[in-house]
Amino acid sequence: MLPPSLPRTGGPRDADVSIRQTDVDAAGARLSAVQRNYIRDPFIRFLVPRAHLQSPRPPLINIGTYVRSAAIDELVTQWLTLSEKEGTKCQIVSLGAGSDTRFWRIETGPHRESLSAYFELDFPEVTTKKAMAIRKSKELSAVLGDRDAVHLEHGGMALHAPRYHLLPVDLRLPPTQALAPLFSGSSSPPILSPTLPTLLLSECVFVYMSPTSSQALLRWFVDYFSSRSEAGASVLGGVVYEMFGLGDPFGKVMLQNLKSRGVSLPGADPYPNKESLPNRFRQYSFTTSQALTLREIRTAFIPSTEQERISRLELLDEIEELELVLEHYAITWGLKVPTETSLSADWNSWGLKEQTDERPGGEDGE
Ligand SMILES: C[S@@+](CC[C@H](N)C(=O)[O-])C[C@H]1O[C@@H](n2cnc3c(N)ncnc32)[C@H](O)[C@@H]1O
Repeated sequence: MLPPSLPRTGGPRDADVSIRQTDVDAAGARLSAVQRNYIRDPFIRFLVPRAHLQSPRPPLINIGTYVRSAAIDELVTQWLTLSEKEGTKCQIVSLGAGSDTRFWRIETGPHRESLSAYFELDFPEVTTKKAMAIRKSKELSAVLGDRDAVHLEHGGMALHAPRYHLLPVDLRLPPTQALAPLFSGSSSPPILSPTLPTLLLSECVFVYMSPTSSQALLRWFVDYFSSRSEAGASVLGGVVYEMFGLGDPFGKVMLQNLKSRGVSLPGADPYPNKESLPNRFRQYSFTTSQALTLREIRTAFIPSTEQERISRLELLDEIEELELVLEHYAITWGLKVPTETSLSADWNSWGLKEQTDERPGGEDGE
């Protein structure tokens, strides 16, 4: 039986097919960047049907995927490392996770022990498909741990493992109705601990929903953690990756192209320029909130050794076009440190740092 928070198919939400299809594009782009040696990800091929038949994407898309992955990997790795310094484990909640493989990369990487639990949320159609792919792949299943401890729920739409939870939900629904039962449900304690450092990831998701819906989501998470502060609520972080500044000619063409595919981007409206992006978190009194465009990240935040390696992978003629595209995508991060809490790690150091040395990095930071 469907939990009450899930939409029935056949209703008005069938217009969401195009939004769900964006996951196929995102996974295809990631696979392509792996095939062309931009990034390493041994797991993505198990989540893309007929992966061996997929053709690689153009260099411009591969470079964009690389820059975005390198930056978010870096933020996640720092989060895991800071939790270690704090002497605690942390949680990661990935909103609109689609076919993302980050959980598997963390679990097979050096910071595995820092992770208490990883949550992935998406439409039921997407989580069902992912749960089936996980069950079918011995490589993905092996990482989840003891097979007896892994179980499907809600007719195969949800999957639970000791440290991994795949949860079906329409994120536009009121969070008290949609999120509260997923995370707390009848289980005691709730599967989402209110007292561990928790990082929210939203990679190309909020942009597909109204600002009111994404604000309600963030507000719910802020309240979930701060209302328990006496019990030792901890640090809350957020990372949002998406398009912005779509009022210019480039943005108008992008909106028009997407419209022809049945996709609109209402979530971009409050963000006409880079300066407006940190408002995403500032409106909830996050201690820190910053944004960088992918263009800025590519030039100043990717180590030069990596920039050279990438430049040798494929011939790129359209450098101006690349820069135009990259300056319409940004990563925004925000940090909320509870007051009156003594912390041993320097959480305020969390963020992307300009590269002045030859530090290795860029690929799967986990
Ligand atoms: C562009 S894909 C990105 C997937 C993944 N975050 C990544 O970066 O590879 C957008 C994802 O957000 C999900 N999504 C968009 N709106 C949603 C909503 N209202 N509820 C649940 N999931 C949603 C889509 O189904 C899709 O999987």
